[in-house]
Amino acid sequence: MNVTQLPSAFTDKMKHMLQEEFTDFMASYDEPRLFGLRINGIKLSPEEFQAKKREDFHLTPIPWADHGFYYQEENRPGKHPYYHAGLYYIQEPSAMLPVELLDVQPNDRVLDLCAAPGGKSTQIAAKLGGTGTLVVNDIHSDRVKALVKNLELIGVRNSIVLNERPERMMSTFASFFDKILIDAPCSGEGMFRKEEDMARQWEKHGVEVCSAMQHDLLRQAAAMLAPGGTIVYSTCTFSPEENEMQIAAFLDDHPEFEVVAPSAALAGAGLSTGRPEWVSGAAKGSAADAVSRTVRLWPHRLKGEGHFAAALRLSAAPAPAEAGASHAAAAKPAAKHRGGGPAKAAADLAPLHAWAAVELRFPLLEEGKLVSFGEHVYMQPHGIPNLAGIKVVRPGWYIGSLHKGRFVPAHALAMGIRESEAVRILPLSVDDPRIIRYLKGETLEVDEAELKLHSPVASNKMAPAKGWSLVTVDGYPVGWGKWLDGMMKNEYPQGWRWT
Ligand SMILES: C[S@@+](CC[C@H](N)C(=O)[O-])C[C@H]1O[C@@H](n2cnc3c(N)ncnc32)[C@H](O)[C@@H]1O
Repeated sequence: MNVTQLPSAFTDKMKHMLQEEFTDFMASYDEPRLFGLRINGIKLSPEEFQAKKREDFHLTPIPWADHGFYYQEENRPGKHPYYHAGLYYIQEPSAMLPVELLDVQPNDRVLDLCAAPGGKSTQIAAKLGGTGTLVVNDIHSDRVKALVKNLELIGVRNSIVLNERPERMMSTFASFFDKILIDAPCSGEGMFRKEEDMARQWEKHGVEVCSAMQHDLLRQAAAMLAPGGTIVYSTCTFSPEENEMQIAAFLDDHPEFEVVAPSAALAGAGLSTGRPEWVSGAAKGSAADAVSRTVRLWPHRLKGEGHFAAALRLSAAPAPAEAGASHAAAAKPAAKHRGGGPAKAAADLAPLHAWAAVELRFPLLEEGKLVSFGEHVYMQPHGIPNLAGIKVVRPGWYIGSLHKGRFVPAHALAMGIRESEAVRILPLSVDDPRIIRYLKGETLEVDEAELKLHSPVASNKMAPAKGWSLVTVDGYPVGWGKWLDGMMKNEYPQGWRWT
C-alpha cells in the first residue's frame, strides 16, 4: 500500500505514539504482503502434510502458531484439491496468535463470540480435537454463512452456530464457558497494509464507535465465563482506546480478573508487550503491570500484520450467587429452534438409523444428541443448554435430511468423517485429473474395481458397489458421489465447486 493513501489523522496519531520508532513503522508499508495458512490438525499433522505434496507448497513456520506456516503467493493454496479437502485454512499470520493465548484444553467448553468468517473458530476446533464443545456466534447473518461453510470444510463435528446479540445469550450461557474468544469488531488499523479498503473505511468504523462495542462485549463475555476460565480479547488495530485502555477499564470494573502473560515459548516469538503509558492518565502500579502483560504484534518488528491480544483469567473461587449457575443451565430440557418446528418424534428418524447401519463403519448416532428441525437432522454435542429464544443457525453437526422416508447425507457429514469410516470409497489421487472434474461438479466414469468396499458397523457383510460413495483425495474426503453401473453421479454442492 502507498503510504500517501493512509488517512493523515491516523499517521499523525501513530507518529505521536511511536516517536523514534515511527520511521520503521512507516517503512513496513513498503514491505510485501505476507501469506499464511494453518494445517488443519483435525485431519492431519504438519509432518503428515509436508510428507504429502511438498513440492506444491513452500512452507516456513510461523513462530507463534503451532500449525501455522508462511506460504509463497504463487503456491495459490486456495486453488488446490487439498483446500477442498479441508487440509488447511488460509489465515493471516498475526491472526493466529489469539487462539494460541486461549490455551484450549481437551473437553473445554469454548465460545467464539465474534466468529465470522471463522478463521479462529477453525483453529479452536482443531485444538479441541473433537472433544468438548465449541459454540460460535456472529451478529451479522450474512457473515454467518461463511462461518458455517468454513466449519464444515475443516470437518468440525462438535460445534453449534448462533446468530445472536451477545446480550441475548447471557442468561442461557451464564458462567458456562471455560474459554471465550472476543475477536472484537475494531477500526482495523492493523489491516491497512493488507486490505486497502480498510483505510478507506476507517473514518466510518471509527475508534469511538468500536470502543463502545468492545466495552459491552467484554462485560457480556465475562457473564458467560465459568470460574477459573479465560477470555482472550483481540483486535487488529493499533489504537490504545481499543486495546490497552479497554483492558485497563475492564480490570477496574472486574478486579476478579487478571491478565496472564504469554507462555515463555510464545514470548520468544518476537511479540511485544502492551504499553501502559498509552492508557489515558497512564496506568500505574498493578494496573500498569497488568497492561504490560498484554501483547502487541507490530508489522515492523515481526512478519505479520498489526494485532493486539490480552488473556484475562477469572479467579477460580465462585462468588456465592454464581456457584452452580453453569450446570443448572446445562441441565435444562432439550432445545427448541427459534423459527423451526418442534423436534421430530424418534420414529421419524428411522430412515437415518437404517442408513447409518449400512453406510457407515462407526457408531455415528452415539456421538451426541440427534436434533431435527423440519427435515434437517443434526448431531448436537452433549451438554448444550436449552437454546429456547436464541437464533440458532446450526444446532450441531449437520448430518443430513429426510425426504419421503429416505435419508440424504449432508456434505458436512462427508467432510466430518474419515475415509476409514465409510463403507464405499472412491479413492482418487491428487494427480488424477478426475479430482478436479469431481470438484467442478462433473459425473465421473468409475470402474467398479476402483471402489474400496468395506462392511458396515453393524455387520460383517461387504457393502455392495452401488450407492453413496465417499470421494477422497489422497485419503481425505471431499464429498459424496453415488455409484451405479460404472458412473459416479456427482453430489458435490453447487456453492462449493471449483471455478
Ligand atoms: C474481527 S471480525 C471476526 C473475525 C473472525 N474471528 C475470524 O477469525 O475469522 C469481527 C466480527 O464481529 C462481528 N460482530 C460485530 N459486532 C458484534 C456483536 N455485538 N456481537 C457479535 N459479533 C459481532 C462482525 O460481524 C465480525 O464478523
